[in-house]
Amino acid sequence: MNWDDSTPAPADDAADHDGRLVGASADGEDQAVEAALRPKSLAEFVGQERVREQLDLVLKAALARGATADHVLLSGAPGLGKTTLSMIIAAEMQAPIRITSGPAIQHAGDLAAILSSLQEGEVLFLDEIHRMSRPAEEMLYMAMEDFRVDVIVGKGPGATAIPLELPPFTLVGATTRAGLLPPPLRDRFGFTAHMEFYDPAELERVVHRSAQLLDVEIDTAGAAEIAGRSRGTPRIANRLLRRVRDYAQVKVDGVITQEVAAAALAVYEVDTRGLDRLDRAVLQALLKLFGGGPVGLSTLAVAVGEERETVEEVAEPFLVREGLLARTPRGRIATPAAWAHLGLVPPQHAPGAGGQPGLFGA
Ligand SMILES: Nc1ncnc2c1ncn2[C@@H]1O[C@H](COP(=O)(O)OP(=O)(O)OP(=O)(O)O)[C@@H](O)[C@H]1O
Repeated sequence: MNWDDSTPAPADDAADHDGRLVGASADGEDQAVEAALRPKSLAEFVGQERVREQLDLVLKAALARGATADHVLLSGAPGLGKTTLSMIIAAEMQAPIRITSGPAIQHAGDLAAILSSLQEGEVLFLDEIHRMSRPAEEMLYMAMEDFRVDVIVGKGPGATAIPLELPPFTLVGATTRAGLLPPPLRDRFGFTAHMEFYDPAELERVVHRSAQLLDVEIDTAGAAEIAGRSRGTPRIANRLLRRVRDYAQVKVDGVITQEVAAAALAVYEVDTRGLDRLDRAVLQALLKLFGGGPVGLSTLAVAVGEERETVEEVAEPFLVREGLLARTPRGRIATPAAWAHLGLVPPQHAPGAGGQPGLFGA
């Protein structure tokens, strides 16, 4: 494996600020341990059944033909296994892999340098492909389709295009926002896979597998407790496992049971649904100060002492996904599930309680 040296690969998803135990982007510690925890084959990769089955066919067929696999586009939220899957594709094809990212490719020349140094059959993993510069993107169209690029030499009227043949390669593009890809780029992928959030049973398997690799003893209920708080995301499950392991080592005999996992995650303020302090502060303000809304975003942000963007981009996406908060034209409203989750009784006028909506629009 080979990281392109200019690869900053910053997380582009504002919804995932580093430093949050339940943030989905990789932090420094994640990067250090993730290599050891990555499944190495499709058979080892947990969940995403359909994607695995389809990819298995694509790769086996290419191997049988002795051909390079079709280009693959992986879309889905951070931490769901796109990088892992790209490495598995290379491993299954017995091909080397080169890893870079859209933001690292600012000029077409950067891309030409990478493409021209690929070996035949190599997998090129391009993370955050939607953040590539336009000239690089246009060069990629031709490279993907014809395994050829035109390198422009010189400037102005004297500029000449020198065609450069490329060895056949497999591009694996990853994006958190498939909708942002221009159709000509999307159309050049032979196989597109959308990765879904994992269900708790799948995350439980991820936790068990990682615990084994980290040499941590955990029982079924302990793994289920961590899985349930991991927001559908293997990266978060692995991170919570590491924090629970610390607690188990310091406070008990090192063995993770349900009680140990629950006590550890209470210390880290990650609740039974995976909400952290910020998420709960937003919900609490919405329920206790504004009777469940509707309340305007700015008002809600002031009430929790956070920036508008923090509430909107960091806390809300997961609350909306969990069905605890809804964004309406009149403002934010809490759902009945939000009242139930915080153990509060909705007043008669609260949204979902059957009465009139509240008065906190704006
Ligand atoms: N299906 C899976 N089975 C087991 N572990 C997984 C699976 N998917 C992801 N993981 C683990 O989760 C961690 C994050 O995965 P990965 O880096 O592949 O996510 P990603 O989608 O590429 O994230 P990003 O978008 O931030 O680059 C890895 O350590 C990997 O071990």
